[in-house]
Amino acid sequence: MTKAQLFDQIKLKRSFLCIGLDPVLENLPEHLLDDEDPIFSFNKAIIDATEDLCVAYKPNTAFYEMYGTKGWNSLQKTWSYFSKDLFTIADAKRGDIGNTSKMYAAAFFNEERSGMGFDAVTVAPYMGSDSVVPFLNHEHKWVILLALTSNAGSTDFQSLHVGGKNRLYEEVIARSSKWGNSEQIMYVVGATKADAFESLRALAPDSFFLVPGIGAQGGSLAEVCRFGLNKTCGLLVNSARQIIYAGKGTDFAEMARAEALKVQQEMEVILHQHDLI
Ligand SMILES: O=C(O)c1cc(=O)[nH]c(=O)n1[C@@H]1O[C@H](COP(=O)(O)O)[C@@H](O)[C@H]1O
Repeated sequence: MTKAQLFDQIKLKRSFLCIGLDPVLENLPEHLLDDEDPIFSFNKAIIDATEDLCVAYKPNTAFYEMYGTKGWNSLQKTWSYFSKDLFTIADAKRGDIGNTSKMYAAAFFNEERSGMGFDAVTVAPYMGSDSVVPFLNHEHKWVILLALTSNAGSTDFQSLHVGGKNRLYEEVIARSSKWGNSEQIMYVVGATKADAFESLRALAPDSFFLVPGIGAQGGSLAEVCRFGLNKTCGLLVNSARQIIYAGKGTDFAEMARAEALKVQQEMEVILHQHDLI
């Protein structure tokens, strides 16, 4: 999906919500556990109930890999179930020497090889340009580089000053913008780091930011949007647990919808206020 197509979807759905599909068997509604593939049944119900309210889904591969081949199969079925107008993100946080990154890129982008053709994959940038470039060699596919993550430990390395006046997360943006453009690279910026959005937006005025950390992690949508929005919206704001585990009974999908609707409605107001719709 191109940036223009993504912005069109945002305007159409009046939403820049990304729903995290991070299912754990222990947290699923009991009545699904006897299904042949409970994780896929759960994802399918969540997608059916919410796909008109969000523009993206982000399965985190850890939640599938932990179940071995069965989990990988659930992930593949989930990807196949996404309709083509959705922006799909494999949250795999990959990155290795170039030769190996090429294989990771094929695993998530090359439908013929792996059965999955996600639009984007999350990548850790710390092995440098040759670990990221292989992901950029796929037309209309995206790399989402970790810049400033939502967790407390992000201060251990990401906030350190490196060389001149830049912090490491600013340097990630400054350098990677030479490897590809804002049609290929997005950045992860945690919603819990609202103070950083002003300087990050100045560094990457045209880029999309993937923003996890509202909902269960406590970040504020309004705070993120204060400086985070740009002329093509520029934000995909992710929420997983708050939405997918809104209910545990047979009405779990309706409860998830109600929770997603609250976020979508808040987003619609914000998009209006910023003259984006
Ligand atoms: O790359 C990510 O998506 C990510 C980066 C980050 O800085 N913080 C973060 O929470 N995430 C992911 O975003 C999701 C957040 O889930 P909830 O906290 O349940 O909304 C999880 O899949 C995390 O792994």
